[in-house]
Amino acid sequence: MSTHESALLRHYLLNARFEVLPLRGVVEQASDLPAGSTVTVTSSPRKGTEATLDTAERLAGIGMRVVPHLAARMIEDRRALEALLDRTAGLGIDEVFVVAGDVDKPVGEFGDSLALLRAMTELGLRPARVGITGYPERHSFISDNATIQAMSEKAHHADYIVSQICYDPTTIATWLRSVRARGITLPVHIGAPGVVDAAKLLRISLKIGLGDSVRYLRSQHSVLSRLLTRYTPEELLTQLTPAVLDPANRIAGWHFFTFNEVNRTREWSHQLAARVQEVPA
Ligand SMILES: NC(=O)C1=CN([C@@H]2O[C@H](COP(=O)(O)OP(=O)(O)OC[C@H]3O[C@@H](n4cnc5c(N)ncnc54)[C@H](O)[C@@H]3O)[C@@H](O)[C@H]2O)C=CC1
Ligand SMILES: Nc1nc(=O)c2c([nH]1)NC[C@@H]1CN(c3ccc(C(=O)N[C@@H](CCC(=O)O)C(=O)O)cc3)CN21
Repeated sequence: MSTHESALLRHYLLNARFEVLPLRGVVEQASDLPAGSTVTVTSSPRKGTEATLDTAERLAGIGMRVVPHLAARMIEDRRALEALLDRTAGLGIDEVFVVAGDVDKPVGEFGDSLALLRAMTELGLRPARVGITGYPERHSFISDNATIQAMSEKAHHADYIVSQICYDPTTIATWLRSVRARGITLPVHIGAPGVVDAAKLLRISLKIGLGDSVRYLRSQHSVLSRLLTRYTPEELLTQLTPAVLDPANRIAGWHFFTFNEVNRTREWSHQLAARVQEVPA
């Protein structure tokens, strides 16, 4: 590995995005992150968009660069969207991540991410930076055709992609190549779980309908599963190194789904960065 490559890997580890849920204790968890770290806040179908923005406000208050998730299907109409974007801008937040939203039926006029993206632009309230989803594996109930079609339409309105959790590095690397082959040039933040309680991660993975790679995770850890209490993404990251370093893939960095285990994830990623430094060129 060249000096430049190891410097890039360290940069990605030290500048990763940390995704959190709008739950109690999250601000304390995030308080040890370096000032200016990017923290993204999910949209909870149970708590609503206001909970996301309340958490975003508190995280901005401790110096984080905050990215709220806006879930299209949970937002009633343009007026509600306008109010949300006004509040975001008022907090000094200039970036949002747009998702469809895990609700069976849209509450109002926005059925998917594309509809919300278009409305933001039409209202003249589009934040400076906007992120969208990407699916290395098939979504549990949305077809590959639909997510691929959606990506090419949404790409015109977006600045970057964050990939959904996938435990198989080969699947992620293949997906990156196919995204580029389709002519999509947006930078990709590769989504990976943080250092998270393994049982919790498995439960969540099944709940959000992840694909075949969950089996990969299970088989890989089957022997050790009774001993292991924490998942760490180290093996996944290591195996992804060639794909991450391939300029054709236009990787922007890591996005860690922390499920609010921010401290452990930060400690681990900073330690890993220090170890990358030790590898001679
Ligand atoms: N990949 C990720 O990191 C994240 C994924 N999600 C969830 O993934 C799902 C898809 O979100 P996006 O990728 O933003 O999709 P999208 O809004 O870009 O839609 C992709 C395609 O799926 C259809 N679709 C969207 N939601 C649907 C639903 N609930 N039922 C049936 N068809 C639906 C759309 O009409 C479109 O054809 C949502 O449930 C979203 O909340 C949420 C947060 C993060
Ligand atoms: N379909 C989907 N929806 C998402 O919200 C989502 C993804 N995929 N993939 C990437 C991450 C993972 N996210 C998740 C996953 C699970 C919970 C969850 O289980 N939430 C619980 C509360 C958690 C708790 O109490 O600890 C809930 O009931 O809402 C939340 C966000 C957000 N993102």
